[in-house]
Amino acid sequence: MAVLWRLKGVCAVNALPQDLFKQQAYVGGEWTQAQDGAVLPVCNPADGVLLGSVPALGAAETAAAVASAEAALPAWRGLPAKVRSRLLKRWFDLITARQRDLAWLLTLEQGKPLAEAQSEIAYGASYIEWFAEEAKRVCGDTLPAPVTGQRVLVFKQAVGVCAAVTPWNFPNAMIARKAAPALAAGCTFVVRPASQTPFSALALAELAHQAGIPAGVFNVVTGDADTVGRVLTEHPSVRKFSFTGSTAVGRKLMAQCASTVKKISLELGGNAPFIVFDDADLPAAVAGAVAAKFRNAGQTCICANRIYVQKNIYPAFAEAFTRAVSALRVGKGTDESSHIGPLIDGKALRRTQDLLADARARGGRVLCGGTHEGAFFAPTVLADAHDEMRLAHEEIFAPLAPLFCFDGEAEVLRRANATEYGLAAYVYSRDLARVFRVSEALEYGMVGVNTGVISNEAAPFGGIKQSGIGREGSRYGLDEYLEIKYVAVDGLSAGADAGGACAD
Ligand SMILES: NC(=O)C1=CN([C@@H]2O[C@H](COP(=O)(O)OP(=O)(O)OC[C@H]3O[C@@H](n4cnc5c(N)ncnc54)[C@H](OP(=O)(O)O)[C@@H]3O)[C@@H](O)[C@H]2O)C=CC1
Ligand SMILES: O=C(O)[C@H](O)CS(=O)(=O)O
Repeated sequence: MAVLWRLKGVCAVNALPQDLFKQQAYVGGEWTQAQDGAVLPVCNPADGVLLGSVPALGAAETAAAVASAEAALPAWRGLPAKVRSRLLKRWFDLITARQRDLAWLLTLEQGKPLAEAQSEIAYGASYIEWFAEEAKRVCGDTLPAPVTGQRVLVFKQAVGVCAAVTPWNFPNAMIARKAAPALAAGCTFVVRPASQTPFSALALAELAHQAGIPAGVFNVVTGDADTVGRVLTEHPSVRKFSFTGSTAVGRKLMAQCASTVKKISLELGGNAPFIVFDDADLPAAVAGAVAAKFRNAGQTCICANRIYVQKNIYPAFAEAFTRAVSALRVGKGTDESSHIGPLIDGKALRRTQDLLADARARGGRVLCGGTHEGAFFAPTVLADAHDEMRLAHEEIFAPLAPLFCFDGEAEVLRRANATEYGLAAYVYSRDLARVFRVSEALEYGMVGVNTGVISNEAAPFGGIKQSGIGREGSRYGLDEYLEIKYVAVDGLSAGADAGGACAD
């Protein structure tokens, strides 16, 4: 049976250059199996076909990966920043050169349309390029000492061994967004990718290897989430832990990190309000809502989760938005004409169906979609949504767009902020004073004004409240992987005792 599995897997990915399709973990610069030979299957979410498998590493093997990162740390952080920068730039160049192959692999394991997968590869690579440049700009400080003859020096140094657990929805970019600043700062890195999408991470490891990034600096471990996760969150040598995923799991991992007081970054769930005022450019708002809602089939934490439309433009918006959504084509990601791929698994499909059923039972009206074929959920617009529905409070993570109606600014702000999440929000208005009032009043880490696309490497990506801690990308993203060291120097006054210096 296992042989058959592998045969089918090879058939499904035989279009790939085999140097990028890796079915082993990457630890200490070596490709490795689990000691007991255990493997985890990986399937294509579009049709359930087995693509291949990856090792199910255990706790001891995960600890060995941490040990590899620890052994590589002194030499890596001791390199001149310019050398680390060059190695990251070479990694960026190799990823960019293999963008199509990496996108094909990503689409096979995650399902998103090839065009989106290619964008994700470029998006992930943009973080590596950005932090290749930032590596050379880690600067300290000299501060005025309060006492004569003293100096206050501030050094910024690499945190040390870093670990990460990443999600299935951006299997390339979420790793690049963490590994790039870590390596730029002089840290070494161990990542556990989602069990459903490990191949993109392993392909990144292959290209890191080809770029000449030394053994032990970048490691990819695969295996049971809890087993591997416990080592990465509780191992005393890991000084920094970064996670992207659900708030529920983020809380658990944050608690596990407490035992060794790790520095943590968490990028968690969202419940983004998308607010359209009656003075907005309506066609632009419709296009922005489509972009913010249906990217990755709605499976991103910054997707528009609640679309609030001011009362007097609600019918016109609903009509135009439904027309645009109805034009979205659903299909396999490998079909270049597809706009919407499959949901990641059956659990996600059932959850989406439950959210829609609840909304319809509470008076919601389906304007288009509402059906599914296998894992493919049709892009759906639901009118007459209201705050008592489950989908007003839960992260939908599917191509389901509920339209809420509102009267005035104060009301919509109160409703938009009535959530434990605080990741992204969007507002469409051409009234400059209103744009500033609303942006400043929204309790979110990121606000898109007259745009539905806010992700880029130059921006500090992250949330507040229960959407996370810390920022990724931008110059702020590097600080997550640096420690500040204060050095007090005394005895510098002219003629001060030189501390035992020999007389002339
Ligand atoms: N903020 C974001 O970007 C994301 C938010 N989500 C939200 O989370 C919901 C559930 O999606 P899901 O993929 O299940 O998200 P999870 O948070 O469950 O998974 C994210 C990552 O965490 C891992 N993980 C899960 N449990 C543990 C654990 N106990 N210890 C260590 N690692 C663990 C997963 O591994 P494994 O794959 O093996 O389960 C995966 O790699 C989505 O519907 C969405 O609402 C999901 C993904 C991204
Ligand atoms: O745009 C992004 O970076 C994605 O939204 C990332 S995630 O937060 O959804 O994983």
